[in-house]
Amino acid sequence: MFEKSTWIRLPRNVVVGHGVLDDTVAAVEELHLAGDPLVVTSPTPAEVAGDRVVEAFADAGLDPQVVRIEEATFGAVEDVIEVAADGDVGYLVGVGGGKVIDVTKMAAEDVDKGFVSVPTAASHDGIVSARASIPEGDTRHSVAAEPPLAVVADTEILADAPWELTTAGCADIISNFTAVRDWELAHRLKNVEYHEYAGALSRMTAEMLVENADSIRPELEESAWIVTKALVSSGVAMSIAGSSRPASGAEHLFSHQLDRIAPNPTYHGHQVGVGSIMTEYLHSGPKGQWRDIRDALASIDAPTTADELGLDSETVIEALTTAHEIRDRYTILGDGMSEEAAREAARVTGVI
Ligand SMILES: NC(=O)C1=CN([C@@H]2O[C@H](COP(=O)(O)OP(=O)(O)OC[C@H]3O[C@@H](n4cnc5c(N)ncnc54)[C@H](OP(=O)(O)O)[C@@H]3O)[C@@H](O)[C@H]2O)C=CC1
Ligand SMILES: O=C(CO)COP(=O)(O)O
Ligand SMILES: [Zn+2]
Repeated sequence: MFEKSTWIRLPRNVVVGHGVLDDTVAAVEELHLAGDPLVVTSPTPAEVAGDRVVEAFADAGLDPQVVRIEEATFGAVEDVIEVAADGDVGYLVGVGGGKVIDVTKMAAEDVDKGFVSVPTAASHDGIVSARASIPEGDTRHSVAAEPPLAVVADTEILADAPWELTTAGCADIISNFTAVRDWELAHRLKNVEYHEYAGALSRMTAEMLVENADSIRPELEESAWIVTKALVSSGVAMSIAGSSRPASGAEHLFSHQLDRIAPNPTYHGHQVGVGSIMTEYLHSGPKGQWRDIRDALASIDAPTTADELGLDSETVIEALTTAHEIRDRYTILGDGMSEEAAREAARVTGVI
């Protein structure tokens, strides 16, 4: 008997464009949720968007509660849960960067209430996904969380955010090329379940971003539009797959390892981008497409070397040789690279 089943949890309303922050209340009302909103935000996002969202809910006759967080920690998640558990709170609205979005979706999952994502930075595809990533000590927990019922992405605000946040979002998308390669490899070698549609969508998203790279420029609102659409599409691919596989392979393991061992880890997207150059080299060899990945990253101002990430060579080698230990996810790193091979990959690709 055929007993397979699958759940694909997608946002119902995705509102992207100039000034759409003012449509937040309408986008939420259309979901027919009961109760009052709990708006979670952090200092800068509150100034650029959070306070306006709170005001708009109050003007609509609701009684919004507000929690401001400083960091993405389990303590911050607990603080949000405490308020979110209140019977009057019907749903949670995260207004901020990845930090706020992750904390809000984790709290929403815990109290079993709806989550609305209002990103103020197009910095990675977590703004649409059902996963959260919370650092703890020298490790990082990537956990299942509540996917957004609605996403409201105001390109006017996103284009005004620091340019590095946008280039980090672009690099996170470009890394889909190697993530899908790793997924296909794991399917062939380890019989890991592969979803053709999610894989194709993820790859196409990266292709479209690269094709539009000329229009991705600082202070150009169209850039925020292109990147946000790609982040939504990548998030949808993850929802279809029911895992982050379409958007997270060995290049992500490398970045997660840097978050643990680097003295000053930098933006997630920038780290995975550099990782992607090297893992593409491992997949396709010295004459392969790693130059295309490097050039695509360079064309949107994203880092392509250890130096530009603020890393020394030895940290890169340590991250490459130990990244396979991060989680049980088969990738081109297999059961680990030798130090010599890691040095060669990083050297040939110009990362070190
Ligand atoms: N769920 C997932 O799949 C993933 C989650 N992550 C997580 O996401 C977080 C990183 O996300 P990221 O967005 O880079 O970081 P943050 O949310 O920390 O935002 C980066 C900085 O930008 C500020 N900021 C946000 N929006 C604006 C704006 N519009 N204008 C000016 N400044 C702004 C923030 O201010 P302030 O300090 O006031 O908030 C913060 O100082 C980490 O916690 C990481 O673990 C990373 C990758 C994937
Ligand atoms: O960053 C992600 C996808 O771009 C999520 O990946 P992880 O599952 O590795 O945290
Ligand atoms: Zn990522």
